[in-house]
Amino acid sequence: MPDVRPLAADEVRAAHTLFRAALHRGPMSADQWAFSGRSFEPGRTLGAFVDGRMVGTALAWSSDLVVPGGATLPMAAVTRVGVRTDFRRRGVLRALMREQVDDVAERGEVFAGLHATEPVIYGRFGYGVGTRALRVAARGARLLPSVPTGGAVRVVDPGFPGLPGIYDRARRSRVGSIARPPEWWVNYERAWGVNENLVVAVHSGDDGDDGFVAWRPSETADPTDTTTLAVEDFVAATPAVAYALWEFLLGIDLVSCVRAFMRPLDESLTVAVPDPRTVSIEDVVDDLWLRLVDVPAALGARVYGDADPVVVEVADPFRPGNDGCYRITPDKAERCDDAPAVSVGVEVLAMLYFGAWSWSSLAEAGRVTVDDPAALAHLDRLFALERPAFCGTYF
Ligand SMILES: CC(=O)SCCNC(=O)CCNC(=O)[C@H](O)C(C)(C)COP(=O)(O)OP(=O)(O)OC[C@H]1O[C@@H](n2cnc3c(N)ncnc32)[C@H](O)[C@@H]1OP(=O)(O)O
Repeated sequence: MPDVRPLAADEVRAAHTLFRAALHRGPMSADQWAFSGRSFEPGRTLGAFVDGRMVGTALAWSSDLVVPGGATLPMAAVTRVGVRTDFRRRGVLRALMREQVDDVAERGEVFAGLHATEPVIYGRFGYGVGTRALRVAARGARLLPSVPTGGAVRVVDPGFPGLPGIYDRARRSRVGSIARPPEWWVNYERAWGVNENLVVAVHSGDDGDDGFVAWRPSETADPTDTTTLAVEDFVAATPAVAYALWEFLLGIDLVSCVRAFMRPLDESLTVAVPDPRTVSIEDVVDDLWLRLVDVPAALGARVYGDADPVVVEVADPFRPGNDGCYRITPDKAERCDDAPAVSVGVEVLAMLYFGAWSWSSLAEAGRVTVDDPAALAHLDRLFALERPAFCGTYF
């Protein structure tokens, strides 16, 4: 078993190089590191050591998560997980996950969340797909004149200091969104500081700045070739702001395709254009992988729809303190000793928590064990959301 411990400040560069190598990337240059060295929250980068040598790493940032009903609960944003190629499949990741989830719980964080490189890895540690997103590509699209837009759009430096404030104001209305810690914003500072080709445009309306997009144009050898814009960050306080930003993107010259890799499920760009074939929904992708670290607190913090109460049994082999039965009613959710109507693993509960799937559909797929089939319709109503949850922050 490797030894796992938090890294000191002078060890995080080696950890970052290890992580990048796990993704087949070379080390950062000194210029890049001058920025990225500030993207580590003190005490939250773990290293796994075998015979004194670092062989794996994982970090977390202190964040929070908006749950149904609008409460905001602490969440650990987990990222930069990597194990040396020559130490794989020997339990290094498992040891890192063990240490990390225990630390998250000790800090009183109710959730952990991540974006997964490979979907098969994290279910065993209690993570499930909590929110989903659309991957959208627009080619030659223009908005219909009837689409509500308005306001003004201006291009700013990626280091524009107003971006975090715009994000914080915009995200409050969206269940599933997370706080972006200062360490996350270092990505923008680095893009600006080392002249990466990241372009940022800010929208302002009657109440000031209320949205922005950030994209990277594909480089073309011939300057007369058209370009693809890869939109990697898209923040809008309202649907009208989002459409105004789309209008701006679709009007940029010498562009053959605008591709946004994470948009909310309820954004309907396809019906906002005269020719729906100019907009492709290329994929429905997993967005936030969610881990209910403290199941009683997570279930107790969200609101529920109107339906009969149901008793749900939860199994959490990686964190058995969460095991047990929970009675879920329109008013509250709490532990109980009653017989369950359904049973789920905690990773499946994560898929249901934000209504990314319905209980009925996961039961049909064999992911929910059902003792009382009548309970499924009640659970579908209890967990349903008016608007799909969406994280929209890649980390
Ligand atoms: C949140 C993020 O940062 S996502 C980025 C994740 N990092 C990467 O993808 C970088 C490249 N990959 C790696 O560095 C490593 O392969 C890791 C981190 C994915 C896995 O590390 P390992 O130390 O090999 O994992 P470990 O040996 O602890 O395996 C734990 C379990 O996961 C399984 N597992 C691990 N990786 C994979 C995989 N890629 N595919 C399928 N199963 C896997 C193991 O078989 C094992 O299964 P078990 O529970 O049945 O025993």
